[in-house]
Amino acid sequence: MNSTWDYIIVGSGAAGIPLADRLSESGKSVLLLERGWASSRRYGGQLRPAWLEGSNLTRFDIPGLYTYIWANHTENQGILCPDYSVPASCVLGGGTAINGGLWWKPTKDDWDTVMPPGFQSTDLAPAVSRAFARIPWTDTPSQDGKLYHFFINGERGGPMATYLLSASQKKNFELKMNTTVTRVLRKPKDVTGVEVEESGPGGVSGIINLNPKGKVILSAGVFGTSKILFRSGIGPKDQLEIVKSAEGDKLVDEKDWIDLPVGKLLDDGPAITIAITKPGLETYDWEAAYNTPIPEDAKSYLKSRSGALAQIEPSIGPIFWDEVKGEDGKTRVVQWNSNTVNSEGVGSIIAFTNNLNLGKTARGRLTINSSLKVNVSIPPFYNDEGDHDFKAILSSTKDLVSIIQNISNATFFMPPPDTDLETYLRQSATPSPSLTSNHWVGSTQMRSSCSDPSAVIDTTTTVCGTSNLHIVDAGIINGVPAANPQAAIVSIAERASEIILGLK
Ligand SMILES: Cc1cc2nc3c(=O)[nH]c(=O)nc-3n(C[C@H](O)[C@H](O)[C@H](O)COP(=O)(O)OP(=O)(O)OC[C@H]3O[C@@H](n4cnc5c(N)ncnc54)[C@H](O)[C@@H]3O)c2cc1C
Repeated sequence: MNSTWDYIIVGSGAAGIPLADRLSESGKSVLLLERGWASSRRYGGQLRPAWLEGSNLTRFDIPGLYTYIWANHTENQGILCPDYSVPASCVLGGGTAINGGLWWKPTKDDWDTVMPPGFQSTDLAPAVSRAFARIPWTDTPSQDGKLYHFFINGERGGPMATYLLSASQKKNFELKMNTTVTRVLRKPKDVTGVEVEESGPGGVSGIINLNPKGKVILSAGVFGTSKILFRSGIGPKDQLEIVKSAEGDKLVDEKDWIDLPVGKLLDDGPAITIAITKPGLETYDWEAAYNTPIPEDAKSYLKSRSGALAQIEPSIGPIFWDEVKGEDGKTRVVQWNSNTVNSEGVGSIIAFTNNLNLGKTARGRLTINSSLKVNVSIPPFYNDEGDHDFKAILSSTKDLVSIIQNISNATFFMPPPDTDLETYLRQSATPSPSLTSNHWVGSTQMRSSCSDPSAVIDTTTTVCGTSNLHIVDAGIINGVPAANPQAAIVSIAERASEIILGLK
């Protein structure tokens, strides 16, 4: 690529797309780089089952095909990032191309308990309003008016269907897919551009430069941004030494390393499931729906975006929250999601899965290995002093069990009848990355000042020790919000765009 840019944004996910659109409104030139290929048909996406041939849809566009991402099929491997040890999407749209679409307005406490001044609820309020004006919410997406959720008009919405459409109409904006940023180029505190590698057809390799006073903004997600930072000589010394052993002189000279606690306060909400069986339960076969949907469902979807496939997950049931006050004085928010699913050898079950969210105290760590794979080396689950996180889950689960016991003909399947609840939960709470709810945050924490040893960025979103390198993605949210985080991430991108545009 020959051009130079005012803003280079790395990663087209929940944060990168809204940010690109907002920054391009300034008239300055904006390049959005994405390592993956097109997901939605709107941007040239191709991946879809045979029954969608002849339509203007890919698998990503149809809410009801979402759950297929959990199935162990080869095409999912081309969607999920191969160099992370936990699931994340590496196609256009990032997590927003494949996620469950749950879209909740962040609570006041989401900001006020974890974020510094400048990113508190009053500071964020206009940004949240703008996010919800661009991506409104509905509980009737199906065009037949029946109650399903979450996308308006029965097709996957979110940043790709809104912010990216308007960005794409601007002459000063360019999107380059199949282009992986390996590192930022810096001397040593001023970033001059990025080094890129072609990762698919139409991608580019080489160096892309910034204009004078330009900025690089990393929006590559918790794992992607951390990896780029490590490869740019920014992070804990032990991680940079691993990269040095893998990449030798490609890494900046040790005297220019910037020692920051990248990945050291990783957070996510752990998930544990209890489940019941009940005569007469029926499960929607979402896996079969991918290749061989129920003919009436496929017909009504293709004809009028109606019916089960208009809903993000045909089997999803009530979602509810519980607040538990701990002996340490902290309130922990437990989110419960229910689903009717098919359990092999048992048949249909109703699964109730908890996510321990806002207020939890356990934290973990992400690290890189010599193959440059990013791992969750310390899962941020149930490792807190005083065991308060576990006690909150135990208390909330006991309450739910006492309610479920009133359901006639219901039999507990998890925990099994011969295991008491506390023993079951204790066994399930053994820290492991597999407890993830895929709501990773907190790898690149924001603090009021870079003099704080936990700071990776300050409240201008600038990486400490640099003049023009920024981070705007889930990693800068200091702790898991009360609910699924994508609306908080879009809102934080809205807020960051105001701040970045105000910088010289
Ligand atoms: C299966 C699943 C279901 C989920 N369901 C929900 C839900 O229902 N509701 C909700 O609120 N949240 C949900 N989430 C979480 C949500 O999607 C994420 O929190 C959110 O997408 C994170 O936003 P982000 O901008 O930080 O990163 P991402 O959305 O992950 O975007 C990062 C982007 O950067 C790109 N990238 C990475 N490295 C590079 C590089 N080196 N060069 C160029 N590009 C790069 C990636 O390909 C990706 O497109 C779900 C997540 C998963 C995995």
